[in-house]
Amino acid sequence: MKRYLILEDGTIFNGLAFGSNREANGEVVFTTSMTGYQEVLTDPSYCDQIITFTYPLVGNYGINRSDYESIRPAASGIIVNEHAEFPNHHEGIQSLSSWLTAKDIPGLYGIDTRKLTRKIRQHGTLKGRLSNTIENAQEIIDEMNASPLSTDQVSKVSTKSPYHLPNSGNRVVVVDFGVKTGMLRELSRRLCDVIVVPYNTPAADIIRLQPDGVLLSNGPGDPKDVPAGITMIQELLNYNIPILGICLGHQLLALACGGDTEKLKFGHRGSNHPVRDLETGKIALTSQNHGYAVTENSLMNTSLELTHQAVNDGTVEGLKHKEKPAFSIQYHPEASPGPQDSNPIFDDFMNMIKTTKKEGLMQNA
Ligand SMILES: NC(=O)CC[C@H](N)C(=O)O
Repeated sequence: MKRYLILEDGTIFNGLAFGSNREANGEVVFTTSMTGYQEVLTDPSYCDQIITFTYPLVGNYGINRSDYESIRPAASGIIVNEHAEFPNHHEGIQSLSSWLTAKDIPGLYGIDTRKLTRKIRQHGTLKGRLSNTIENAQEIIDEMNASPLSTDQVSKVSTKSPYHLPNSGNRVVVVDFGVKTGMLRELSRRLCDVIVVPYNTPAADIIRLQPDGVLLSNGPGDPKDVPAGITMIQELLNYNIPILGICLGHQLLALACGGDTEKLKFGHRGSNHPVRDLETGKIALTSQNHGYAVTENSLMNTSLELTHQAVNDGTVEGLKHKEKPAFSIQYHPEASPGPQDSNPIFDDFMNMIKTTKKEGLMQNA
């Protein structure tokens, strides 16, 4: 069956359909990750986005039981050059195509993904529609141009009620802005007693859980669409509770401290983004997925210090609070998918909790 990608600027890509027959709208983005398509597709941060894979063949090892980052994939659609209809891997339980059908996610294949990626790089990300017909293309284009990108994705992907992953170690409250399972796995591996709470939980309710630390998770959309998270963080900062912000959590920490964020032209999405640790000079290869970033100049009048920077374009990639036990990174230390170089960030968080506890810095709630 034929399928088309219609872009807001009037460009139409002709390809073929796989996965769901549904039509879908979304922000068309690209990832350069060569593997890890199951983790990418199930990462809630891709909510309302149509993901183009620049790697030419996707789906070789199928879909398995262990690579889920969330149960319900939030991505709008997927675009590949070629997908493997007959995958082969001992853990694989179905093909990418049959999984997409089951999850009701439409796919487009057989287009020149290099051409599409070049367009996104030149223009910036574009609104697009995966459509099964081009009969009404002009109508679709006009409609896309008239409507803004969707907002408020966090409320769609965040848990509706708190849940507990009991363990014997530090109690960490995870604020779920669209959390990837990988982060919960890394905390559990370090024996943390994890309580996951909805994105709009008031700070007082978090304090009542007596956390040793708070993790602000990744999540979709524009950080400025989550004012409830910003106020919550401002209140949490009064308590000297160790805070680690990751990706959206990092952007929200910056906003809470008076910094600003901006939309990047086409974002950073992939598994090989080099980041420099400004203290040690060391460079780590990191997994990334962000379309927004903290504006470096905006840090001047805040109590935040720049700690990490993207090697490719100088984007802010890490921050540290000058007075409070709080730090944050724009990239993904849990990887999934990607290199494990920055996994020790979770150990840094554990050490910050240990020091804060030892020095008795934490205020009683
Ligand atoms: N992975 C994330 O948390 C992404 C953060 C934010 N939605 C962005 O695109 O920049």
